Formats: sequence, C-alpha cells, structure tokens
Amino acid sequence: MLGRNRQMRPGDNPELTSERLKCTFDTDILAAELNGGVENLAKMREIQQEVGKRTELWDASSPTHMSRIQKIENACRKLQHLFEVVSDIAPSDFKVMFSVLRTIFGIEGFPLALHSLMFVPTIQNQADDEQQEWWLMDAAQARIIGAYAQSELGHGTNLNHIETTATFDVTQDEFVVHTPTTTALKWWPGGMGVCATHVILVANLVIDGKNHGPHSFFVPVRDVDTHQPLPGVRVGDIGSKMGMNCFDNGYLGFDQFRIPRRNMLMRHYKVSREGVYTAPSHPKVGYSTMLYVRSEIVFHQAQFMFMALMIAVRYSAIRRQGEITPGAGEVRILDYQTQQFRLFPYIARAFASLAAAEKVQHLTELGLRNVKNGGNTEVLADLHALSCGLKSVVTHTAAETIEQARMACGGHGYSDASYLPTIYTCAVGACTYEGENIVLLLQVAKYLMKGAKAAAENRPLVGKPLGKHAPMIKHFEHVARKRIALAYELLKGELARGVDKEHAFARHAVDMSKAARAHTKLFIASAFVCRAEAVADPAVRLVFDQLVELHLNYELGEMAEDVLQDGYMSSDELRRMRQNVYVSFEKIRPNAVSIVDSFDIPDRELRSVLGRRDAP
Ligand SMILES: Cc1cc2nc3c(=O)[nH]c(=O)nc-3n(C[C@H](O)[C@H](O)[C@H](O)COP(=O)(O)OP(=O)(O)OC[C@H]3O[C@@H](n4cnc5c(N)ncnc54)[C@H](O)[C@@H]3O)c2cc1C
Repeated sequence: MLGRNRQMRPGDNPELTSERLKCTFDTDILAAELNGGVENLAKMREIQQEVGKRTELWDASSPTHMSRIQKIENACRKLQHLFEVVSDIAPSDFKVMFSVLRTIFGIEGFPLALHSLMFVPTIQNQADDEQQEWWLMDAAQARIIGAYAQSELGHGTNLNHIETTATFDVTQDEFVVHTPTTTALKWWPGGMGVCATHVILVANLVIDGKNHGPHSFFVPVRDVDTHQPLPGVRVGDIGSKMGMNCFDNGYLGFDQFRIPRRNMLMRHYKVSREGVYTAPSHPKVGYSTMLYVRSEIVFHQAQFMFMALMIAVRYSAIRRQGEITPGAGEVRILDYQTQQFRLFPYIARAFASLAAAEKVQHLTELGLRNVKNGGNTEVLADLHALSCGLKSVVTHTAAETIEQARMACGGHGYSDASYLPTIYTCAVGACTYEGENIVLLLQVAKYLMKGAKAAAENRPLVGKPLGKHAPMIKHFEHVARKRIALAYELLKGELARGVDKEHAFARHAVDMSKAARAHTKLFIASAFVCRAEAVADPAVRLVFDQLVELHLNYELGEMAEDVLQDGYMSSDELRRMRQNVYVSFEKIRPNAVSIVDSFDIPDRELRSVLGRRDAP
C-alpha cells in the first residue's frame, strides 16, 4: 500500500516536501489513532477551522510580549467570546475540547482551567445529587467561577497537617470556616487570584472538638455581582510564576466565615443536622477527583511531548549544519545519529505515554462508575497507585522530552518564538501540582510493599500482553519484580532489627521510589504493546510496531544495571538490544516528519515559528 502524507501542500519548503514524499503510511489514519478516532479527528479539524474564522478568538499580538495582567485580560476576553459561541462549537469529547482550548488559549491556559479541571469534577464526584442540582448548572454556565483550594502556605504534600478548620455549629446548622495562622493561608489555587467567586475548600472538619481530618466544602469567596471579597474572606493573587502566567494562582484566608452545613460535599462523607458524622466504607472514595485529574494530566503531558517533538523534528529536517562527507554539502541535522538519539526514543515515549493515558483513563472511568453504583471500592487503591505512578513518571518524561527537543533545535530552540520555552515552563508545573512527583512514587511504593509477597510469588504484575513483544515485557516484569523484592527485603531487614515501619521505609526511600518507577514503566510498556496490537491499518501498525520496538529496547537499555544483575541477561544480549535501538532509528528516519505531522496539531495551535507545517 502506498503511503500518503496529507499535510503536504504546494509551495511548502522543499526540504519538508522531500521528507513527506517518503511517507509509507496514511497520516490521516495515524492522526485518527492518536486523536481518539476518525470522528474525533474530524470534529477537531472542523472546530479548528471554525476558530480560525472567528477573529475575536485570536490573539491581537503575541502573548509572549504581553504583561501578566494583559495575558489574563486577553484570556478572559477570549473566554467571554468562547462562551458566546460555545453552543455552536462545543465538542462532547474532552480530547477535542483540549485541542480547541489549546488552539484558542495556547498552553499557558486560561483562568477558568481549574474551574473545569478540578472545581466541576469535584462537585460531580463528591457532592450528593441535591447539591449537584444546586451548584452544577451555575458552574457549567460560569455564573459562578470555581477554584480548588487545598494547599496551604505551610503544607502542600502533608495534607494531614493543613490548619484551616471548618467547625460545626449545631445551634445555627452552619460550619465556621477559619484560618488560624498565616501558614494556614491557602496558597497556589489556580483561578483564585482574581477570578474565582467560589472554591472547593479542603479544611479540617471539627465536630464537638473532634478533628475528623480534611474534608471538602463548597465556599463562596467573592460577591458574584461586584466580584469583591465577601466579609470575612481575604483573597488575592500570588504574583508571577515560572510559567502559566495566564493563570491567576491565589491565596485565601477566612476569619470565622460561616457557611451552611449542607455546603460540605456529602456524597461520601456526611454530617447530620444533629452533628453526627458518617464516613464511607472505603476512605479512598474521596480520591475520585484526584484519579480523574491525574489521568487527564498524563494525557495532557503526552500532548506537550507531541508539540515539542513536532517542532524539533520538523526543524531538524530543514536545518542543515556540518558535513559528513567533506565537500558533499551540509546535511540535515536529523540525519545525525546523535540527533535521532535525542528525538526518536522520545517520540516512542510520547506514544507510550499516550497509550498509558488512554488505558488509565479507561480503567478510571470503569472503576469510578463501578464505585458510584455501589461496586467494590478495593479497585480504588489499585487505581490510586496506578495514577500516582503514571503522573509521576510521565510528567518527568515530558520535562526530559521537551528539554531534549529544545536542545535539538540549538540556539533557536531557546527563543520564545520556538514556543519550546513556554511548553517547558508550563509542562514542568505538573511535576509538582496534583501530588509532588517523588511523594507520589513513595505512595506507589507503599502500595507495592503491601503486595510484595504476590510479586515474589511470580504472580503477573500487569495483565499479560500477548504477541511477539511478550518476551520483552517479561524483562520489564523481571526488573519491576526485582526492584520490588529488593525494597521489600530492605524493609523487612529494618523491621527485623526492631526499626518501626515508618523509619524503616524512610531509610530506603530511594530504593522504594525506584521500585515504584520500575513498576510504572512496566505498565507503560505493556499499555503501549497492547495499544499497538489494536491498530487495524497495516502500514500504521508497522509504524506503531517500530516505535514499540524502539521503546522496549531503549528503556531496557536504560535499565542496564537491573537486567545485568544476577546474570539475568548477558552483556551480549544487552549490547544487541542497544544495537537494535540504532536499527530502529534507520526504520523510523524516513517517516520521522510524517509521524510528527500525524500529531495533527495545526500551526495556530502549535504557535511555533520553528515548527510551522510549511517551514517557509
Ligand atoms: C503551577 C502550580 C499550580 C498549583 N495549583 C494548585 C491548586 O489549584 N490548588 C491547590 O490546592 N494547590 C495547587 N498547587 C500547590 C501544589 O499542589 C503543591 O505545591 C504541592 O502539593 C507540593 O506542596 P508544597 O509546595 O508545599 O511542597 P512540599 O510539600 O513542602 O514539598 C517540597 C519538597 O519536599 C520533598 N518532600 C515533601 N514531602 C516529602 C515526603 N513525605 N517524602 C519525601 N520528600 C518529601 C519533595 O521533594 C518536595 O518537592 C499548585 C502548585 C503549582 C506549582
């Protein structure tokens, strides 16, 4: 079957055209695979065209050169227009929506991002039916604007030590919300700096002097008409940040501020009129928003990798620098093996991350639906560990990918005009928010230690992928099993010496985090193999297979210490795997531009002078 690159147009830079003419597959078919199917892709393109026609949704000048306030105002201006036309163009699929939002706002986001990513989903997952009726419609129509206020100045990771309180006053049927110290100020919530009228507040629930720990409350903070802070509320902006400066991250404090009892989110946890507290059977049911959000973050990070790689690969195909054969003319930098080493394994990692994102989203949807309908809540612990591991590994990989892409573009990659600095500074925020990466890996490790016995008994750690890649997945499984077993042995040794559980774990935290990483990498590799097997078109399937092969060989090569240990693999085998990486480069090279073209990110959305489709 003849390949076809559908991005090729007359008048494009001939260097790119010659690359595109080498394409061995149909870029539209790969684009559909990467963008949620044929229908989604068509919808995405249709909406992008629609946005292209509506000049009010464009930036009057490049946001790079705007002040922070101008950026926020510009984003709000576009948001207002978007709300006016949203019924004409709104997609139902969130992947399409993400692409639309990225087209309109770029990746620096917009002040309502947390409203849709955290505020609304928390109400959907944690408010009871009556509460949803009260709040969801207003939230959906942005009559109220929400933020998610959990982190405090003094405590982000250690949620158990937050200081904000919500004390039940049985005489008035109200909670009294209070910020007792400066360190108890909520700090960081996105959208809270200037925009939010309401927040989901995470505060310690206190009844009759007993602290029941952090719970979620729906709290108004600004007047919806005047937008002024309500009496008893201190709220404002925390200033500019490394990136995402279209966002207004804020601070928030309360002085004995009263809210009705029914403003506590009561799908799972309840406080009755008499002040009787009821907790759900499984404490992790309250994690549902986190699960949902982390799975979205993984998906977004894969998209950031795609953007960076699209820019770097296209640029590398037109940039000529240096000669291999003296006098034969300068070569495209993409022809250097080192450049391929810098970019191709990351293309494979981006595909693998997307496959893992799709899988965890699917599992999360199934799990949450099941729990909502009264099903087994045990699955939440598995999903929690999975989402923590993936969020941590994929955000770290994305940061590495974008930085490699930037360096692959030389000095021009450092220019704001490449958009790579913006992509990087936005993407790396996710290494910290929604659970700091190291802390998340340690949570995965705790979960793994509980199941370490099963791992030692050779029970499969993930569902078995069938097919020709099964032996390679076994290597990943071996590494994960070994890492888990080592961490477990260290833990057991400490416990045998009389060290308490917490200190025993803390003394070996690095090995714990490595076990968690290895386990997550196994999940990612296995998800990628399964994803490739689901591709129907033979030419596109071949591209997937080549990237899977590269991914498996490259990742295992990175785990050399683990695979060589105890003679599991010989150094010859390892060398062969590393050689296979270069063999993969040769297979992938002719299609490199066509693969990144298939990410199907139009120029308006990519915002990169270096990565333009036509490379003028
Ligand atoms: C861009 C951005 C947006 C944000 N948006 C929001 C938002 O909308 N709402 C909200 O509530 N919060 C938000 N946050 C806050 C974010 O959730 C916290 O920054 C995060 O949870 C980390 O908490 P911390 O900053 O207090 O760091 P700390 O908890 O103080 O951690 C600092 C470092 O110490 C180490 N560390 C901490 N605890 C441990 C441990 N137990 N074991 C080992 N090492 C440890 C880690 O390496 C960590 O990096 C946002 C943050 C950023 C950067």
